[in-house]
Amino acid sequence: MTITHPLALRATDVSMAYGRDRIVHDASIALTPGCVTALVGPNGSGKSTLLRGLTALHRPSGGSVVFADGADASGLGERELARRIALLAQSHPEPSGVSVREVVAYGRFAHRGRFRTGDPNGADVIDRAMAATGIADLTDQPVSQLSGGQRQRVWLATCLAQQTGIVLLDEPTTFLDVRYQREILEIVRDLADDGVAVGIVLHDLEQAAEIADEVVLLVHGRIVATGTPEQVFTPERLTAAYEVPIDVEPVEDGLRIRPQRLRRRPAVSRAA
Ligand SMILES: Nc1ncnc2c1ncn2[C@@H]1O[C@H](COP(=O)(O)OP(=O)(O)OP(=O)(O)O)[C@@H](O)[C@H]1O
Repeated sequence: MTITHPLALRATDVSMAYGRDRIVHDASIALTPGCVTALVGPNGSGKSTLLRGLTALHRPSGGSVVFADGADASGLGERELARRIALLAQSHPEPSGVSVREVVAYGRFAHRGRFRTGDPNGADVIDRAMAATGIADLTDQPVSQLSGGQRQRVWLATCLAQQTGIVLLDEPTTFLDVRYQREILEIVRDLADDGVAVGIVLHDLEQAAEIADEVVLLVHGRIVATGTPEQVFTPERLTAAYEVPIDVEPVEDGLRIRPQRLRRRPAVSRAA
């Protein structure tokens, strides 16, 4: 396939392992400025592992991850990587005695000098990241006293404050109520519309169909399909991937994707 857009990052034949267990096999994926690429697939299929491989946080055991300027991720130090790529991971440290604003300020570490100098725009960027994620009124609260959804938004703000051209998000809507799920998806879309290359792991296939330009379907650590949501999300492919019959129906703003009812169970609450 010829890709005509400029690339932000290209992973080629990436393999990932934990010890001797190979989890991701020869995965090739391209992230493009202005595009949302959604990684989907069943539990345990290797989505988070592949995402971490793209950040070089977990070094691939094979293949390469190369940025648009030709730099190989494996050759870059932590600060240089943090200037290029931000990752919202599935789990986070739980710092105690640290305020929301202090956590969001972590996102600026690669922009600051050794003695926390040289980042004249930092305060403004932090303010904007907090406003975009709806946490401005939590600024002095200790992070340890927040709800799961509030915390998720704090870590997302930290990623935004990093101001990178590539943003990777691992299930960013987890813990969020419907309003904040919607807001996060809109932030993700806005990021891409501003030219950021976004990679996102999503379990909700309808959400993926709605916001992604490209979808990558992983099954048992292998990419089995890449393309637009309409190309990838066919009933046959999803049924095979998730091992449950899945219906797909085009609707006005995307796709309606529903697993069929498996079987009728006897009512458990009714007295015999
Ligand atoms: N730190 C680890 N050490 C060893 N094995 C791991 C580790 N993390 C994940 N695995 C294994 O790697 C496989 C893929 O896990 P991964 O979290 O990448 O999948 P996933 O598709 O993101 O799953 P989910 O949808 O459940 O979040 C699983 O079999 C998991 O048990």
